[in-house]
Amino acid sequence: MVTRSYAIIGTGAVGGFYGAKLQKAGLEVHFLLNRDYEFVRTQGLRIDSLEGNFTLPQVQAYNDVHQMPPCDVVIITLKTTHNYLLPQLLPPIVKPDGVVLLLQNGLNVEPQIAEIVGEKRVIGGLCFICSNKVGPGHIQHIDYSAVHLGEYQDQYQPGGISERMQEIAVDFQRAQIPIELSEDLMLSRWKKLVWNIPYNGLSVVLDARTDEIMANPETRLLTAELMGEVVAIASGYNRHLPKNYIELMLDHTDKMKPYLTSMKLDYDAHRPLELEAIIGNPLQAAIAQGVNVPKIKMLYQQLKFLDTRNQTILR
Ligand SMILES: NC(=O)c1ccc[n+]([C@@H]2O[C@H](COP(=O)([O-])OP(=O)(O)OC[C@H]3O[C@@H](n4cnc5c(N)ncnc54)[C@H](OP(=O)(O)O)[C@@H]3O)[C@@H](O)[C@H]2O)c1
Ligand SMILES: CC(C)(CO)[C@@H](O)C(=O)[O-]
Repeated sequence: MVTRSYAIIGTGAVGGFYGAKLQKAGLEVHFLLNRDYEFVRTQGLRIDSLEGNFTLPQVQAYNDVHQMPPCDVVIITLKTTHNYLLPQLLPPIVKPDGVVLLLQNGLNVEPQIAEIVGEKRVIGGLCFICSNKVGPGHIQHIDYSAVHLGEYQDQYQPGGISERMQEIAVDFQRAQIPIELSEDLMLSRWKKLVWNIPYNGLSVVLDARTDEIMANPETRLLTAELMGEVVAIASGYNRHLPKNYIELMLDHTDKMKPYLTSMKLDYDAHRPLELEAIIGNPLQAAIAQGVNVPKIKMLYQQLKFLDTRNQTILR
C-alpha cells in the first residue's frame, strides 16, 4: 500500500483535529506549530471529541518548516489572516509531486496558493466542523466533522474527481473523517458561503449566537436575505444552487447546537477577522459580475469598521 505523508500548517481547531485523527489512524503526520510548539513537542495533542476523546502523547512537532520533511499532502489550516506567511512556509515542505490541500473558509484563496506552488498542485477543501482550541495542544470538537474536497483549476473551472482526491479520501476514511468529493470546487465554496457569510458576519455585528439570530423574526429574515444574495452571486458564475437550499440551511441551523461562530470568537479575542476571505472576496466577485448585493456590502462595511476598531483597542 502506498502511504502518503501529511503536513499540517497551523495546528489549531481544524488542523489539530484532522491531523490528530490521521495520525491516530496510522498515517505519517508532521505538525507545524507556533505558540504551542514547546508544549506539543513534549506533551503531544489532546482531542476532546463527541466521537470519543483521545490523546497522542507523541507527535512530530516543528516550529520551523526547514526542519520538516517535504510531504505528499500539505494541509493549510491557518486562519486566512495568516496566509501572507505562505510564500515562506510552503516551498520547503511540498514534495515535487506533492499537493497542497487548503482547508479554510472563504473564496479566492486557492489562486493565491497556486501562485506559490503552481496551479496543478492545489486542492480546495471545506470543513463542516465545529471545533475550538481551548488550551495548548488541546482541541475541543463540538459537532460535525465532514470534509468536502475539490480540485482547483484556473478561474475555478470544474476539475472533476481526480485520482489524488480519491487517494486522500481513502486516508481520511481510514481516519474516520467523513469525506465527499466535489466535481466543482466553486459550487462547493458558494454553498458553504451561503452559511458562513450571514452567520459569521451577523454573529459579530449583532453580538449573537446562531440560535439568537434564528429566534428573532427580523434577524432570521435578514439571514435569509443575505443567503439569497449569496445564491445570486453564485448564479452570476453559473453555479445554480438547489431551489430549497436557503430553507435547508435555515432548517439545519435551527437544529444546530447554539453556536458562536469562529468570526465571533476571533472578534471577542481581538484577533483579526477572516473578513476578506469570507465576505470581502465574495463581495468583489459580485461586483465583478455586476450582481447587486446591498446587504452583503453593508455587512462588509460594518465589519470592516468593527474589525479595524477592535485591532486598536487594548485587550
Ligand atoms: N474551527 C472551526 O470549527 C472551523 C470550521 C470550519 C472552517 N474553519 C476554517 O478553518 C480555518 C482554520 O481555522 P481554525 O478554527 O482551525 O483556526 P485556529 O484554531 O486559530 O488555528 C490556526 C492555527 O494556526 C496557527 N498559526 C498561526 N501562525 C502560525 C505560524 N506562523 N506558524 C505555525 N502555526 C501558526 C495558530 O497558532 P497560534 O495560536 O499559536 O498562533 C493556530 O493554532 C479557517 O479558515 C476557519 O474559517 C474553522
Ligand atoms: C458551518 C459550520 C458551522 C458547520 O458546518 C462550520 O463549518 C463553520 O463554522 O464554518
